[in-house]
This record gives sequence, structure tokens and C-alpha cells, in this order.
Amino acid sequence: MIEIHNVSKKFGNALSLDNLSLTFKKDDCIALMGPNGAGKTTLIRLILGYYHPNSGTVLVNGLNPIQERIRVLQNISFVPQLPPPIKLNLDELISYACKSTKIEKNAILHFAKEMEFDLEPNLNKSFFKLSGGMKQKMLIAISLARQSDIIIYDEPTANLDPKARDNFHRLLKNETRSKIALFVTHRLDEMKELVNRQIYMDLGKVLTDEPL
Ligand SMILES: Nc1ncnc2c1ncn2[C@@H]1O[C@H](COP(=O)(O)OP(=O)(O)OP(=O)(O)O)[C@@H](O)[C@H]1O
Repeated sequence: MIEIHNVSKKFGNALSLDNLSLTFKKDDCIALMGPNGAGKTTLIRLILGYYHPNSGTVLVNGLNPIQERIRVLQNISFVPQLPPPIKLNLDELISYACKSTKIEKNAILHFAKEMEFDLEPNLNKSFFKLSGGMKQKMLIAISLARQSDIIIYDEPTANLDPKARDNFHRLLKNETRSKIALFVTHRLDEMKELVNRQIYMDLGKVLTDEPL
């Protein structure tokens, strides 16, 4: 469970989250929406323990994500809006992911195949030299292989072509059962089949929070 109670977050004098409260429970599959600057990424970063709230509390499975960062992140598969500038080649990246998160290489290969990402010819290629869509497919494959209780994807299909988006939605339909899945998206039409809750934020507040 993710519990956000009366959380405010300021950068300088600008309020990015304004006394926001939300609870996410197992089987919640959420489309988190809102205009640029609404506070969606700030909310995610508080859940991941990147930021201290100015007031209020954030708990992930009862743990404070700042004080218990390692334990909290063990349960979260996160794919960011912009892929990080990883210098490793894909073979090294897979080995690193397997060692650091105790997942099987075969699980990553399986999900890469499901995303129709042909890993074999790219194993010696640096991650940062992949196309935007290939990077996203690779990060999605690793994140699904981890089988975490919580999946958080920030605009996961932004760089995917229509076929890859279909694959993503088909895969995620199976992979979000009995989990918390939070998707930041500007494309609710695409996500409608997948999500069961829609939250709309603006100016650091929740404007609507509805089942779908
Ligand atoms: N590290 C930071 N330093 C200063 N201001 C920040 C920082 N991170 C976010 N902000 C500000 O907080 C507000 C909310 O930003 P945030 O990135 O959370 O919005 P968002 O809803 O994710 O937007 P987008 O859809 O464009 O990704 C914005 O006004 C932004 O400028």
C-alpha cells in the first residue's frame, strides 16, 4: 500500500504539491493525468524517496521511502520519463540488473521478446546509443522481470511505435494483477483497457479521482 497524507512539496517559493492525500492499494491500476507542471513527477519522486516533503507523510508498505530507501526500492519497478544515460552495453546492463535485483537473465530475455525487442544483435551496443523506443523497451523488460509489487511508469509509451504500444498494453494487462500499477500518461484513450482508476491533478492538487 502507498499512503500519502497531507503532503506539500515546495521548490523555493513555488508549491509543487499542495496538501495532497492519496492511497494506492493492491489491484489499483492507475492513470495519473494532468497538464505539464501539475506535480505528477514530483509525487512519484516522493514515493521513490528522491525528495523530502516539506510537510505530510509518505509511506510505502508502511516504510518511509527516505529512511528505508533500499527496502522501499526493492519493491518498486520504476521506468522514468527520460531514460538515464547508461554507458553499459546491453549485455553488461543485463548482468548488472540480474546481480543487483536477483532476477534471472531469462526473465529479461522473455519480456524483451514479448516487447518484440531483438536483444541478440544489440547485446554489444551501448544503452545510450539505442533509439528512444529501444531504450524504453529494454527498461520495461527489466522492470517486468523484477516482478515487483509496485510498478511506476512515467509516460511509458512516449517513444513507442503503435505496434510496440499494443504489445505493452497486452503485456501489462497480465503483469499488473495483484500489484499497484501507476502510469503517468497523457493518453487515457490508450490506457482505458488497462487501468481501473483515473486521477487528474493540477497545481499540485488532486482534482478528480474516479474508478474506470
Ligand atoms: N527539482 C526541481 N526544482 C525546482 N522546481 C521543480 C523541480 N521539480 C519540479 N519542479 C517544479 O514543480 C512543478 C511540478 O513539476 P512536475 O515535474 O512534478 O510536473 P509534471 O506534472 O510531472 O509535469 P510534466 O507533465 O511536464 O512531466 C513545476 O512547476 C516544476 O517546475
